Formats: sequence, C-alpha cells, structure tokens
Amino acid sequence: MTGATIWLTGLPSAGKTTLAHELAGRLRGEGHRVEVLDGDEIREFLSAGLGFSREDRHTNVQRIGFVAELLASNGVKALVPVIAPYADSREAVRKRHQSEGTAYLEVHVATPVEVCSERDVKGLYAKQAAGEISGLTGVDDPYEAPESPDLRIESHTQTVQESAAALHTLLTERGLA
Ligand SMILES: Nc1ncnc2c1ncn2[C@@H]1O[C@H](COP(=O)(O)OS(=O)(=O)O)[C@@H](OP(=O)(O)O)[C@H]1O
Ligand SMILES: Nc1ncnc2c1ncn2[C@@H]1O[C@H](COP(=O)(O)OP(=O)(O)O)[C@@H](O)[C@H]1O
Repeated sequence: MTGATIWLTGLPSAGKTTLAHELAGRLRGEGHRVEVLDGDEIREFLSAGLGFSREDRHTNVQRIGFVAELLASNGVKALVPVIAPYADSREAVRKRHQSEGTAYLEVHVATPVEVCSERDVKGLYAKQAAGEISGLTGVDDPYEAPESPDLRIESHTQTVQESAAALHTLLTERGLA
C-alpha cells in the first residue's frame, strides 16, 4: 500500500488533532496502516526539552518530518497534526519527502483565531489573555499561513465528518486511498 505524510497545520484549537483521528479511523477501516504523530505526544518523548522559540519549533518540526517520512516510505499513512508555524520549516519537510520520492500533502486547517480562541480546547488562549503565558501561536507569536496548501479546510463552517470527508476525497484524488 502507498504511504504518505499528511501534515495538518493550523493554530491551536483549529481542529488538527480531531481531524487526524477522524481520518485515521476511516483509513484504518479501509485497511490502511496509519500512525498519528501528535504534537503533544512527540514533545513528551522525541522532542522532550524543546520549547516554543522559533529555533525549537523548527527542530521539532524537522524531527517529526523525519519520522513521518520514514513511516510513509514504508507504506504507512502518517498523519501529523502539528502547528508548524514557519513556512521554511514546512518547506524543508516537503523537500525531504520530494527527494526521497515519498508522497506529501499539506493541509491547512484554516480556522480563524477568533473561533480558535472561543474553542480554547486547552485553555491556552485564556492563559495568554490573563498574562500567564506568552508566545502563543497566532496571538503573540507568528503563524505563517500556507500560500498554496494541497487543501484548505474551513473547520468553522463544517462538521468534523464533513472536514474529514474532504480530506479523504483529497487522498482518493491523489491515488492514496
Ligand atoms: N506558546 C505556545 N504556542 C503554541 N502551542 C503551544 C504553546 N504552548 C503550549 N502549546 C501546546 O503545544 C502544542 C503545539 O505543539 P506543536 O509541536 O504542534 O507546535 S510547533 O509546531 O512546534 O510550533 C499545542 O497543541 P495544539 O493545541 O494541539 O495545536 C499547544 O497545546
Ligand atoms: N470541522 C471541524 N474539524 C475539526 N474540529 C472541529 C470541527 N468543528 C468543530 N471542531 C471542534 O474543534 C476542536 C478542535 O480541537 P483540536 O482538534 O484539539 O485542535 P488542535 O489539535 O488544532 O489544537 C474540537 O473540540 C472539535 O470537536
């Protein structure tokens, strides 16, 4: 089976993790091998000790990109719900896949910051507003939105199932599902 990396980039609470798991369930049901490389989990192990400076985020994204490519080149659908705020970090991951001949799709979960901060799944927006944390992506830290992603998902106008279906359609169109 053809592997691929599907990178879901977007702000905190945009819907990256939810969509990755929804798509993973669908793909597994169809017999695909799937791994979800969740940002929080990776930061506990593979990227333990890294913070949220530009340099650390870049290192984090390159590590995840490396592992995703290894999985994808061995027939796994590697779903990556990770913010990856900098365009050059994402470009380096795309190039690595290109040079290895491994399929790579970039999906922008393009939920507006106003909606994300209302969802505030982990309470980070509230903490930032209260002055308890700083450097929150999309608020007081940069997020460089992809200019030409393979797919842009407007999660604020769709149900989770509709967004996952759009993702699945993309994979089908590219011969990956
Ligand atoms: N300052 C700041 N900015 C952004 N995010 C923060 C921050 N502090 C902690 N968190 C939590 O860490 C998760 C982001 O980790 P990632 O590895 O996806 O980010 S990055 O690509 O390295 O920028 C992210 O997870 P998601 O909410 O699932 O996106 C946050 O819960
Ligand atoms: N179309 C959609 N796609 C993804 N999530 C959605 C959608 N509509 C509403 N949500 C909700 O938005 C929240 C997104 O949280 P989460 O997936 O943890 O975001 P992230 O991983 O980007 O930080 C969840 O509570 C989810 O149920």
